[in-house]
Amino acid sequence: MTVLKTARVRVPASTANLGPGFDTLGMALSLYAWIEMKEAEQTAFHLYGNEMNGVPQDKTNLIFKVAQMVFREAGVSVPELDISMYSDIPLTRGLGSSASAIVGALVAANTLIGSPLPDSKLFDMASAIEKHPDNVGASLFGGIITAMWDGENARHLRLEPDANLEVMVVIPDFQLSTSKAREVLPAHVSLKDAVYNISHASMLVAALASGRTDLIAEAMRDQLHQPYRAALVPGMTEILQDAHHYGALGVALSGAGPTLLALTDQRVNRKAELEQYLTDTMNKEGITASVLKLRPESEGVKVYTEGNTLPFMDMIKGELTI
Ligand SMILES: Nc1ncnc2c1ncn2[C@@H]1O[C@H](COP(=O)(O)OP(=O)(O)O)[C@@H](O)[C@H]1O
Ligand SMILES: N[C@@H](CCOP(=O)(O)O)C(=O)O
Repeated sequence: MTVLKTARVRVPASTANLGPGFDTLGMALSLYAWIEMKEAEQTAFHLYGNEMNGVPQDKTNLIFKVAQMVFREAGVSVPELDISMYSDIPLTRGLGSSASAIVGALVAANTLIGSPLPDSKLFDMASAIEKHPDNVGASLFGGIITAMWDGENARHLRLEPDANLEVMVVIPDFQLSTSKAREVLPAHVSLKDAVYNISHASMLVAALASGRTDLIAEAMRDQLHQPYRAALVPGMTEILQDAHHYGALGVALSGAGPTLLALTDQRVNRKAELEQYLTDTMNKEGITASVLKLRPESEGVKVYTEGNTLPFMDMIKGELTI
């Protein structure tokens, strides 16, 4: 199998669950990480940007480990890699940094060896590594995805986000790992809560698919995970309850948190009011937080053609969104 000289990819951040679609719904966001991967004589890492602080620079790095899984699956040996990465996706905040690293590594490694593995296989592998298919599906396929995963095979359907849909996220200045935010969830839920979530998640998908933005606020409500996670995120209960009074179409914990996500309509000019409300509510709880105004990203992970010979960081500088 031919190994290409260089593989470069851009991978979007994602928000998982969208409220009631726990481990099921995901949406790609206009916030990105870039990865370059080359075969090398000795493994080396070049990590750029504040979001890469503390990320391991040896073979324990997630990108390196995931790339080796691709090579093993394809029956190829590429033991040493030169990996560059720049990311604007905050780590451990509920914006899918681990999913974007996994998807970026899978696609870059697969590209490097001539793309022997189909996207469906990469999605199965990504879901098995991340342990839920929602973020990885969104980063891989873009748009809004609804996903199923049986522990082995992952399936998805993709919805094109409404052209008027925008996203505002409020990112608290503390980290909350997904594993910690899963530990607080109960092992069993009542039939009443299960029915509540099935009805709301189904309504949300139908509302997003048919442009019924008037139904989003109610349909984004959840009983499966947000009530348990609220204690971990000061200000969350109030924001989930009241953000729609300040111009949000709907609001949810982004993934496992601590970021909160509000969907907005670009035709409604209340963004300054919503931003103020979100930061004020966090500040009132003693939490410093920053707001990003994003869009749903329609395109999933993007592979650059090999002919792109600009130095890695020069290529990225032309594309930065924040
Ligand atoms: N580019 C990366 N390289 C290596 N590890 C990463 C990278 N991005 C994320 N990770 C790992 O993923 C962890 C965050 O995952 P998680 O707790 O699921 O939060 P989230 O995915 O919401 O940001 C980080 O602490 C780090 O261990
Ligand atoms: N469905 C998962 C999503 C975790 O997303 P992350 O962006 O916080 O990693 C969950 O809710 O645990």
